[in-house]
Parts: sequence; structure tokens; C-alpha cells
Amino acid sequence: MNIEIIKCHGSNNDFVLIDELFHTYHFSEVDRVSIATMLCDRDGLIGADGILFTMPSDHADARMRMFNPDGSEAEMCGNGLRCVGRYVCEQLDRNEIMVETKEADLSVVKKGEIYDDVPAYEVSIEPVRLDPQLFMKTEKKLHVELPIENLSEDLTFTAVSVPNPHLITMVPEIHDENLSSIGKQANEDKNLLPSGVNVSFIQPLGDQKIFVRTYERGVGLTNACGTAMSASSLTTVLLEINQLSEEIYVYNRGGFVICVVEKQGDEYFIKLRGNATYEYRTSLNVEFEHYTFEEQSNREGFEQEKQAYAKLQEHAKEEINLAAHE
Ligand SMILES: N[C@@H](CCC[C@H](N)C(=O)O)C(=O)O
Repeated sequence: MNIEIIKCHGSNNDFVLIDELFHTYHFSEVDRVSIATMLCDRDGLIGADGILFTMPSDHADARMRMFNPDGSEAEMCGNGLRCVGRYVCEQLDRNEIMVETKEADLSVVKKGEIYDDVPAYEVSIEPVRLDPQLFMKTEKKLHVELPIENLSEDLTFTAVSVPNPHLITMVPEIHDENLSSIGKQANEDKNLLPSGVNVSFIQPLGDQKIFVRTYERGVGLTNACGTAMSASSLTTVLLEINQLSEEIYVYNRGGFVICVVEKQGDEYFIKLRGNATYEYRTSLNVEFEHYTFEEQSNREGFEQEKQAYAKLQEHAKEEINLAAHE
């Protein structure tokens, strides 16, 4: 089967976008899993943190289904939603659309630039729930800054569903080996976390700024995770480190995003704003029976936007260094 793809990223959390709105591909559920495991493989031709199936919806402008490299399907993907949002906005010639996701219809709005020549897309991250029982075996009704003995002797965690599951912890300094080992352990402990979990470490940088690193369920360490940065922003608001309704700059290995946490009654709402950058477009011939694929065309690169994004990333690195030495 011939499949056209766009390789894209949000904060260098990179994806393969497949358009089923304007192409008629008949994928079975097994095909979707094969596409995810084959195309995301970092030792293969493409390599990515996930697949974004951009599909028709019976009530919204489009529907997004997101698959991790291990073939599992996630409830949501914040960085991916910006990429799908951009794609659909451009196809429909609109600046604002609604995208159906597993648990909610979410708005995507094109909103100026996040940095010079880097257009910004703002997405709603909903529903936001603090009930740990949604994904963790626990008697507790709320799990904010509490220990989880099976995962760490000294760290405390906050459980947030947005609606994919997240455990967040505050640390003075981030050590990848520690995050990786806790992330692996959390995803192996099916008695505690039956559907797995994304684990993030937050390093506060002061002045409404944080640095977030995430071990993603179904992936491992990634450059950034949009839902994790949203859940982390909420965590810092709950812990009164950052302010409600104010912009929170979230730095990551691949750049930065801006989150705003709002509260209405007892409910929280999060907006996530950041880039949606295309790297290249190409077409693939996928042989599902043989579990193989090859590239059919030369890659069409998006050099200008890649260069603009490289400057954003340089700026993010400088900001992180400055904050770390203040
Ligand atoms: N990187 C994504 C989240 C992708 C799904 C995650 N690995 C999960 O299984 O929940 C994001 O930007 O939110």
C-alpha cells in the first residue's frame, strides 16, 4: 500500500502524520499497530515518537488517533495535537478547528508566533482529573506530593490524568538515569499501574519557568511530552510554585512551550501553546504481509521552518543556562 506521510514535531517530540481525511487508506487495527512499530523504529528508515492518524470525524473537523512506538494507543497527545491541528487548519484554510480525541473534542487555534518565524498553535488539554484511581491502584482520592513506595524511597509524586496518565515529581536537578529507572519500573508494575504511566521530573527555574523531562509510556525518554508539560504546569500550580491563569514557560530538551492553567469551580483547564513544525514529506510503500516498507520518493524538506525552529531551540538553551546560573 502506498502511504504519504509528513514527518513533523512539537518541541522535537517527533511524529509521522498520516492523513486519512483526504486519502482513502483502509487500515485494519492490526495495520495501525504495524505502522506504529515499523515506522517509529529508530533503527529503521524513519524513526519517531509516535504516529498521528488524522481521520474524519462525524461531528468535529477531524479526529486524531495517536499510537506509541510499541503499538499501544494513547488517550491524548499534546504535541501531536498541535501538528494535527496545523495540518487540518491548513487543509481547511481556517485558523481554528475542533479535533475529536479519545475522550474529548479539543480546540486548536493558530495564535501568532511562539518565536521569530515559528507559528504557534494553542490546544486545549482536557479533561483534567486529579483522581488517582483512574489509573493507579490506590485507596486515595487525591495523590498530590505523596510517596509511592514501589517507585522511590525519597521522591513524592502527583497523579494527574489529562486524560492520559501522568506521575509528576519535583526535583532540584534532573538525572536521566534516575528518571529512566523509575519510568521503567512504573511501566512494569501492572499491579500498581495497570495501563502504564508517563513519568516526569520537574526542575523549577523560578519566575513562572520550569524544565520538564519525561519518560513516556510506550516510548521511553523523549525530548518533550505535551500532556506531561501540561500536567507538570498544573502540578506547580497545585504546589503554589507557579500562578494560576498566568503563562508558565515550560522548557524541555527540544525547545519550549507555554502553558496556562485555569480553574472554574473545582475543575481545572489547561491550554498548551507551541510549535508545530514540518520536517519533510515523503511517500512509502508498506507491505503489511511482510512487515516491511520502503521509501517511494525523494523527501521534500521544509528547510525554512526547520531553520527558524533551530533558532528557537538555541534561545531555549540560553534561557535554561541563564536560569540555572541565577
Ligand atoms: N508525547 C505525547 C504523549 C504521547 C502518548 C504517551 N506516550 C502516552 O502513552 O500517554 C504528548 O505530547 O502529549
